[in-house]
Amino acid sequence: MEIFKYLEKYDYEQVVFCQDKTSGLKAIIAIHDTTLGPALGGTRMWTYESEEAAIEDALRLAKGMTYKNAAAGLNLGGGKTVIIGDPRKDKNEEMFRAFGRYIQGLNGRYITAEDVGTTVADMDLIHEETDFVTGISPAFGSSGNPSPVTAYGVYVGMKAAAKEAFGSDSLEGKVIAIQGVGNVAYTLCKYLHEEGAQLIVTDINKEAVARAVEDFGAKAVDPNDIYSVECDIYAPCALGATINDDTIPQLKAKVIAGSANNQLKDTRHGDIIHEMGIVYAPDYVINAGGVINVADELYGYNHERAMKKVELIYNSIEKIIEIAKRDGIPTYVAADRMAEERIERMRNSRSQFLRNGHNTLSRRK
Ligand SMILES: NC(=O)C1=CN([C@@H]2O[C@H](COP(=O)(O)OP(=O)(O)OC[C@H]3O[C@@H](n4cnc5c(N)ncnc54)[C@H](O)[C@@H]3O)[C@@H](O)[C@H]2O)C=CC1
Ligand SMILES: CC(C)CC(=O)C(=O)O
Repeated sequence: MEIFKYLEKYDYEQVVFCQDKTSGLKAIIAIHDTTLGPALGGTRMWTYESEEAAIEDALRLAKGMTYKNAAAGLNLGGGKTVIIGDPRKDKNEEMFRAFGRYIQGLNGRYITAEDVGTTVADMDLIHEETDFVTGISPAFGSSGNPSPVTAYGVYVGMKAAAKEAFGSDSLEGKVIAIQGVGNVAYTLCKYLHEEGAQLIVTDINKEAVARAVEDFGAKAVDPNDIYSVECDIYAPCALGATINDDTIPQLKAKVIAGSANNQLKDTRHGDIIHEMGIVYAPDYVINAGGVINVADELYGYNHERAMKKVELIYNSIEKIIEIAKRDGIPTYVAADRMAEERIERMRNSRSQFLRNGHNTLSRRK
């Protein structure tokens, strides 16, 4: 990858490589755009095939956060971190504290939270070194684990998409194929099961599958079979790029609605599913519940207030589907336009000089 060419093409602001030999920390903090405010996005810990794959993931995820935060109406920009390593084997206290010091060094340009492979306990370690971290233990007045709230947002967003595809937002009796039953999808399964949906699940982690089968009567399938199962809704809740040339021809679902980030391998895959008449709930709109929840900490966390905002994901999905139908465009394009227009409006409205947050004349003493 020619990194500066890539940064220029998608207008990234900053990429920070963090290395700490003692703890084994190898992290990439990508800050995409801070027009709306400090970049907020989680930290993912994953075993990447190559350093290039890790950089690419950090960059793609950071850009996704710019769009997610803008579309959710948050005054936050987009950033994300990936830590290279196996979250089951390679974590240690020093690693997250070293990482916390790197975040502190950015002086508030980047605020972190959980993502795949990281936990509230990891965030608490980061918090030993910096205040620029959310999703820490509720004992600190924080919002805790964002995953259950993300799940609630996905649930309401899925209902809005189902209304378009099936004429009703009830999920009772609907067959829903869920890929990855980790932190978010476990709670999502709970909501869906309570509403009377039939669940088909898969995961590379056998224990996660067993739990969903036991707790929700889900049917389990092999990871490669999840795309082709007979179902009404496909919910990608593992990693990204699962909507691609190989999987699209296998899909039977009329709706795609799940928590995974960057579900479309490429934008053209969004065009293909649109032409097939599949209702696609854009990933960064439907999965914004977690970031809406942690962002509420910046105002002094209030769970009820956060949940009310998350509930509005239903309306956002409805609105995006309406715009897409009105303008004859795929839903991912409608969502991108909504996010880009807000960033542009705010960029233009900030043309006035402003010092220390107060629009007053300052005089030298
Ligand atoms: N946790 C949160 O609040 C948010 C999460 N997301 C996204 O939602 C997705 C899930 O997040 P979490 O539940 O937090 O992560 P998680 O790590 O708890 O769950 C992901 C699950 O997917 C499984 N998995 C990985 N590759 C798989 C494959 N090829 N086939 C089947 N299963 C596979 C893993 O074994 C794991 O159980 C991720 O893409 C994440 O970025 C997005 C917004 C917020
Ligand atoms: C997990 C969230 C709190 C933030 C994030 O990184 C995301 O929404 O993907």
